[in-house]
Amino acid sequence: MFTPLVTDQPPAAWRVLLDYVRPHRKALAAGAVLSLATGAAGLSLPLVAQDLIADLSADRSISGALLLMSLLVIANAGIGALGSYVLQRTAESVVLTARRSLTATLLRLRVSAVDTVEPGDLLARATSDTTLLRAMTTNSLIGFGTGGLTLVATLVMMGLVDTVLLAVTVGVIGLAALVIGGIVPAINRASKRAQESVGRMGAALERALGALRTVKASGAEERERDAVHAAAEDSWRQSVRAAKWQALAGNTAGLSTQVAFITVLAVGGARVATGAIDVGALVAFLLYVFYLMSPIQQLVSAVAQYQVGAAAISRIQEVHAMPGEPERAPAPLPAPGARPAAVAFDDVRFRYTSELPYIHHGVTFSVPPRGMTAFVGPSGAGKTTVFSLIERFYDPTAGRVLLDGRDIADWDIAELRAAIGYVEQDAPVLSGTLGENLLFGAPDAGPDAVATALRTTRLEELVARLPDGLDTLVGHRGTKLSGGERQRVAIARALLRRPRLLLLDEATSQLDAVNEAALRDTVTAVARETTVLVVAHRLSTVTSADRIVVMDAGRVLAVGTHAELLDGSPLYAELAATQFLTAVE
Ligand SMILES: Nc1ncnc2c1ncn2[C@@H]1O[C@H](COP(=O)(O)OP(=O)(O)OP(=O)(O)O)[C@@H](O)[C@H]1O
Repeated sequence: MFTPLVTDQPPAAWRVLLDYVRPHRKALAAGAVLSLATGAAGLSLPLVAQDLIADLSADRSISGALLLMSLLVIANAGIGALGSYVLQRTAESVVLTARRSLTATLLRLRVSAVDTVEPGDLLARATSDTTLLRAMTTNSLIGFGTGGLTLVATLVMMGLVDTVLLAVTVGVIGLAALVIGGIVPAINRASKRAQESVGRMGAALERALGALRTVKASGAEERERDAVHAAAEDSWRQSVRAAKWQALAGNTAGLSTQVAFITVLAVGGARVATGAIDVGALVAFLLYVFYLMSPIQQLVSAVAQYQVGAAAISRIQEVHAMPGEPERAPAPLPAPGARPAAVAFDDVRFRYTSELPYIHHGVTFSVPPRGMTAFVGPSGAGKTTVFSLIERFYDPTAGRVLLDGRDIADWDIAELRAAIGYVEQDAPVLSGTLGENLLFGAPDAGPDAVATALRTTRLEELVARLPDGLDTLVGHRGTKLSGGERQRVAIARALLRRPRLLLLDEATSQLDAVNEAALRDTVTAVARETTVLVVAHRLSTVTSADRIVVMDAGRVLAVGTHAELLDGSPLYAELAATQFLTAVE
């Protein structure tokens, strides 16, 4: 099983890459061996050429040498193709490994961590950045291995032919290596910026498409388009900059082999004239100089791709380093008829981050099992935050949240969430079919359970009306359903989990009378079986509540029934008079 490296010090990119490569090391080794075999077949060609020239000078037949050369060329091509396929396949597997590990991390991230980033940027890291690992694997890992080995082998062969010419060649190439070493960091910087811009582009697109109706209604298409274009152009600019440095590095390498060729020709010519070496040796050496070109180009491309990949890896590692929840297998859902849960807040103080002001200033309340408890109070009082703390999306800064009398910090997080059904306020329906939405939290629920949930939430009529019934696609965030239908689908989904505690964050949108009555009846029916907590925005939801918790500015002001609070809580009386319980103060 692959485990990402996460330490205080970000690990070097090559260590992370090796970690990704480890599961595919056999395939990679096979690809490397095939590449080396191609290199070896190529390397033997100049030696055969040297023989061929000797045969020619001695007036011997060259057909044997020609046949051998042809066979070597064909073998070279065949092995080369196979090697290239194996390597590409391995590189794709490395990308897959990186994507699997990154997406697993993404879905385990703490909600508080995701609050600090743009989802579009995270998306770009999982799609675009991981793609860059493909070229990094083939070009850099294999390039360093086979390019390096071929280079050393070629230099050894050159040394066998003539050590003086070898020294001349190494001198020229060494100079080029120094120049390229100076260029490399610029490739890394430009690549990182290019990928950051791709992330910004993803974020800008996600923002616009996620709120397309608002964008259109506000006439903001052009401004949103410009924001996306600006990020795309920035990515283009940085990629062009990286390409410029890569081209410079590649050409410096190419130039160095040409300069080496000319220098070897001059020095070698002189050595032939003095009789130190013969013409055949000079021709063989010059062929080797040409052979150097390929491993050198391979190495330079390896270095360049390593920088591009390292930039992507650093962005991927940033995600792995974000705070995540422990890896847990989903816990079994409560058994049918499981007892309802009790909930309590004990002097809870909470702020979303250490820079932000406190949202809860010592919230204390206690809810017994079964029945409906409504939370009311002005907008921003901290009602939704109560639910977020119960679900452990965030942890209290001080104080305790108790479920069944036990601090939820001591609960297994999967068990805790299995006990709770949660209906969020704004986007409680996911894209997909109606049926998929219903079974989202309880994939094993049978048709009878689905029918019961549909009956309780008064959705039978809707399902009967839809041409495709439960197979109807509901659109992104359920846009093809009405606000009230979305809420009831989300409640049905939560009920299918047989929750011991149902958290319902009522939609702020106005519902028509039929939907409102349906929702109220649903909640009342469910509260007979289980503990229901509702963040209520409508008076009609709370009048029948067993208890109402009145909150204001992060404090509990009063607890009681509708009748009790009308007399006992001036804030409640004022809110109730408006019919809407979340009026801004
Ligand atoms: N993820 C977050 N990060 C930082 N601050 C947040 C976050 N979520 C909410 N807040 C802040 O916390 C405060 C309380 O928010 P909360 O959603 O709990 O209020 P509420 O009482 O449910 O309001 P409403 O009735 O309008 O839904 C608000 O001032 C809000 O700005």
